[in-house]
Amino acid sequence: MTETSGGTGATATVRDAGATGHAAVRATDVTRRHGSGENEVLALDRVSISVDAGRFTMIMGPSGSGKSTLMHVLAGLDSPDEGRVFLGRREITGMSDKALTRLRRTRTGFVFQSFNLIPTLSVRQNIGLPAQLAGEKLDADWVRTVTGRLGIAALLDRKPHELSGGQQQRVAVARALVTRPAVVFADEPTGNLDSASGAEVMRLLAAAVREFGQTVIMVTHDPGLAAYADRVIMLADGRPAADLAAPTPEAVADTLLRLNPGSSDETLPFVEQEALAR
Ligand SMILES: Nc1ncnc2c1ncn2[C@@H]1O[C@H](COP(=O)(O)OP(=O)(O)OP(=O)(O)O)[C@@H](O)[C@H]1O
Repeated sequence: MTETSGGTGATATVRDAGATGHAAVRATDVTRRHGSGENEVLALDRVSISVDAGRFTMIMGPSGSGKSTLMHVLAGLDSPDEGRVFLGRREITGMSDKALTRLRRTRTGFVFQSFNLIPTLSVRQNIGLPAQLAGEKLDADWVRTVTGRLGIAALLDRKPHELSGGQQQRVAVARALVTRPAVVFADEPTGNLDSASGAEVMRLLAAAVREFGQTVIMVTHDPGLAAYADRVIMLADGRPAADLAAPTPEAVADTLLRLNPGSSDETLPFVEQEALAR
């Protein structure tokens, strides 16, 4: 991993995202269709949303409501058919692939359900990879702060297969944070973890928001995780259907049931006791 010391320092917040109140990501009138002809699906139907910097925002909704499509469009991994997307003040719609790839590597971080670590690289190398690919140097003090806070400082020379699932996901969170991205996108980050490891990863993502001023946008099915969020945007049929501030698991579960009345308790994810107790 390439690092420099004496940069902006370990106490610095993330780039452009330390202050709350301004939009970290914005979408206006975004439409996205998948497939064609009679198989065409309107995954996003003129969606306009704005996500504040320095907040933990979750995207929820029934299966097929457009959550993944929205996250991919906001993160610049997919392009809308119509509408505009802004990352901070920069419009990403219409950007060249090259410019978009560079922007993604430096301005966004990703945490996936399946960790997505490179098996042949050490933890240290995995954490440094996005910066290395972007030709950027990491701030050594900041890397020490992040790896210490995530409890992986002693694991830096291990390979991913020498770690538990929870440890691997903490490495993925570190990889997402060390470039000080404007936004971290997390797609079902606890989906492959047992509930204790999942709760630990959620606490660390929430700490990244509260302690580092990070902006996190997360897709999840699990209403029990809502208590970690400042806001839940609920989608139904490709449109925002509810917007909950300071959400509780009960309010989210009620809203999901209202939007998806056919679902039974069996199809609703397990509500974690710990999140309920918070
Ligand atoms: N590549 C694709 N080709 C065709 N249809 C697609 C494609 N990707 C998604 N869709 C459809 O678009 C709609 C929205 O899908 P999306 O994956 O965004 O929903 P989701 O809310 O994330 O679903 P889930 O909770 O089941 O993961 C669904 O009807 C889905 O079947």
